[in-house]
Amino acid sequence: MSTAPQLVVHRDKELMAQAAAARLITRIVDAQASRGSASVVLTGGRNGNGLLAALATAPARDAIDWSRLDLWWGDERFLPEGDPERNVTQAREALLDSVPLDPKRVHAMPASNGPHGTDVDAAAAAYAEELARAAGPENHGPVPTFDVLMLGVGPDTHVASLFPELPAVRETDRTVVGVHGAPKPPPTRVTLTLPAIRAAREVWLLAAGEDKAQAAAIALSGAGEIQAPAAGAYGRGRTLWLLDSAAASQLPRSLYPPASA
Ligand SMILES: O=C1O[C@H](COP(=O)(O)O)[C@@H](O)[C@H](O)[C@H]1O
Repeated sequence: MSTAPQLVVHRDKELMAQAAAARLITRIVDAQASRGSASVVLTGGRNGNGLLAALATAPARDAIDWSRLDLWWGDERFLPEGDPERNVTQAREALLDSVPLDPKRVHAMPASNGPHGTDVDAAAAAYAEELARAAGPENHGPVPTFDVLMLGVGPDTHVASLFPELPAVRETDRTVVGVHGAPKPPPTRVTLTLPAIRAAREVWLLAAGEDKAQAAAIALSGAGEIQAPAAGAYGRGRTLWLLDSAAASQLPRSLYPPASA
C-alpha cells in the first residue's frame, strides 16, 4: 500500500543537506536501539552526496554505532572499481572512508571489472541474491526491510536508475535489474526496482535546486510511475520528500504554499 508523501521544504540546499543528515542520524540511532542494527540504502547524485558530506561534519555523527550499520545502494553506474563516476566511489570520498564501518556490511553493487565482468544482468542478479540472503523471515520478501532508503530525484523524474519509460521501471518481479541505454551517462547501470524500493520502512526523496522543480511538481501531482518514476517510490511506513525552496518553487499551492512576501 502506498503512503502519501509528506513534504519538508528547507531554505536552501545546504540547510536541506544538514537537516537531512541530522534526521538520518536520529533514524539510525533509533533503529539500532530498537533492533540492534540499522540498514540504509544510499543514493548517488549531487543531493545524496551533499547529505553524506553534511553527515561527515555533523557533531552528532558519533552517536551512530557505525559497526552495526548495513549500507546498500539504490543504483550504480556500471563502471570499473574505483571509477570516480561510481556512486560508491563518491560515497566513500564524501563519508564512508572517514567512519569505522564494518566492511562486510558495506554492500556495494558490482563493478564492470568484477566477478561478472561486463555482464550487467549477471551483476544485477548477484546483487539480488545478496539482498535475498540478508532478508529474514520477518521481512516482506526477498529484500531486507531497510530502515531508510534515499533517492535523489533527477531533473527527468528518474530515481535510482529507473528512467521514464525504460523497461526497469516496469519491472514487477525482480528486485534488481541491469539497465541498458540510460539517457544519462553512463548508459549501463544496475538498479533496485520499484518493488524493492517499496520494501523500505521509510523512503526519502531528495530534491534541491531549480533544475529539480519541474520534476518534483510532476511527480507530486499525480503522474504515473512509468512516465515519472519518482511518483512510484514510496515506503511501507513513510514517504518523505526533502526539498529546498528552489525545488519546491513549481509545486501546486495545495501541496506547498510558499510564504507570502
Ligand atoms: O545518475 C544518478 O542520478 C540521480 C540524481 O542525481 P542528481 O545529481 O541529479 O541529484 C541519482 O539519484 C542516482 O543515484 C544516480 O545514479
